[in-house]
Amino acid sequence: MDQNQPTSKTNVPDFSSSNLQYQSGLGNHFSSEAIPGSLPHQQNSPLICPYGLYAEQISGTSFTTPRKLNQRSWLYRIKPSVTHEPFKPRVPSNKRIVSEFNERNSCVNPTQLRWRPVEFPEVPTDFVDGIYTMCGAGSSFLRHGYAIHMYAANKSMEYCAFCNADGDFLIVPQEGRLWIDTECGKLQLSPGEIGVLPQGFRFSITLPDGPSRGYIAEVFGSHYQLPDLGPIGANGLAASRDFLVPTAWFEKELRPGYTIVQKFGGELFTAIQDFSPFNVVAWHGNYVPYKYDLSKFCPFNSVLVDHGDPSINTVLTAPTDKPGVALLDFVIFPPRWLVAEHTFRPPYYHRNCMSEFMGLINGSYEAKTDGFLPGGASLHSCMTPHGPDTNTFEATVAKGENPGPFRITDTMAFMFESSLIPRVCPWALESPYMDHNYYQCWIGLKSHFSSEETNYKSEIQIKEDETSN
Ligand SMILES: O=C(O)Cc1cc(O)ccc1O
Ligand SMILES: [Fe+2]
Repeated sequence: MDQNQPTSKTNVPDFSSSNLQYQSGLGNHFSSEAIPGSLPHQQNSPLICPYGLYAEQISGTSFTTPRKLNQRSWLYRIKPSVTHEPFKPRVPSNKRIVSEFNERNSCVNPTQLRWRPVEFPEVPTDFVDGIYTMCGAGSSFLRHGYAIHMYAANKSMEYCAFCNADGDFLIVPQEGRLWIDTECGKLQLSPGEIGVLPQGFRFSITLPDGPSRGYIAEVFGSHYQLPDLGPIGANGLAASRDFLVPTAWFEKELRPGYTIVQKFGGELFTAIQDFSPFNVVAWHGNYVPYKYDLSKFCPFNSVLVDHGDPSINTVLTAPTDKPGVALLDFVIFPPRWLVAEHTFRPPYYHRNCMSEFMGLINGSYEAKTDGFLPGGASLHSCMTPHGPDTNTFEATVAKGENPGPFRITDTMAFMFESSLIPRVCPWALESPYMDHNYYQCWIGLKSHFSSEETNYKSEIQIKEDETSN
């Protein structure tokens, strides 16, 4: 079980996977040491570090970023990261990863798109090879944009760590746990939790359950943070203390032939070294990997009339420089009570200047009775109309004006929402999992218009009116 630890606690390394300790908080300055006394306390870069460790800084923002946004950590390691052979293009590469979206590698498509869940690979495939980009915008080189990936894998990474030089990964596992070794320590992610692996951190993923599948929102040139709460006040939605950060853990053994796979401009490079990159004995700072259990989210909702905008369910946001305009919002649709009176309670029909990529972790989604399945995905781009399917509309209206409080249970859908318009990768458009009949889910929406009677009445209401007259 996760145990929240005070941020300054010293931890004796615990190598068993089932008894991990975490520190709690988001945006804190953390510190952790796997051997008591291994963290320098008076300064960051002593001439000789305790235990003969090397000091190394990892910067997630420019040195001169304003203090409240500045992110960096100091790692005290057995050998510095630089101790490796030159990077070489990885063979085989993963040609389905994109980090710069243009007319040569991706398409524009305003159609409502939906994909069925993919099957797990038949050949051994680790997390790195299992990633495939669905869509995205902008460029990792220009430090502005995002990529939405999905992954399907069945094999643990062995003697191999991944390092994403392009952006931050927000990973949403849908099936199968991910045990992630990071330079700050171990993180265990289960479906229902999310993990953030910031740009530049090395990590290696073990799949304790075998086949694993999920979603990734990668942001270039921005970092995830908690949304402002505005009039909600000081509490609600995702709480800082529910974010969990690893505690220091290290491997000191020689590991000849250890491979670092570096994603740089969407291309993969490898470098060989003779030790594990997880050789950090102590560290401190505010640039860290972390995880969050979505069941801890404290949702707010409409308590009288109308359906609130989904921004009310924002877990994390990666901002642009424009106030209130997200590079990428991570929004969830968790179990909650619906109580609004004489209100169409499912999501309204709409067109949005923001683009919406959706996934489903478990259960079903309130706007779709079928076709949107756990592990599947949909994309409604800028100004593409969408909303509840015909069955949802008819079933909702049939319930009448005030169906009473209703609890949506056993579900977790989510949305990656961006102000940048995505281009879609060719393999996503040509995928055998593409639902070419998606549009059909709305085709059955009938006109209920009558110039005499302005209010639509369900069959049930019509019968009730007839009996009362
Ligand atoms: O399109 C969707 O299903 C996502 C969504 C949900 C909601 O409750 C309101 C608006 C919205 O875009
Ligand atoms: Fe929407």
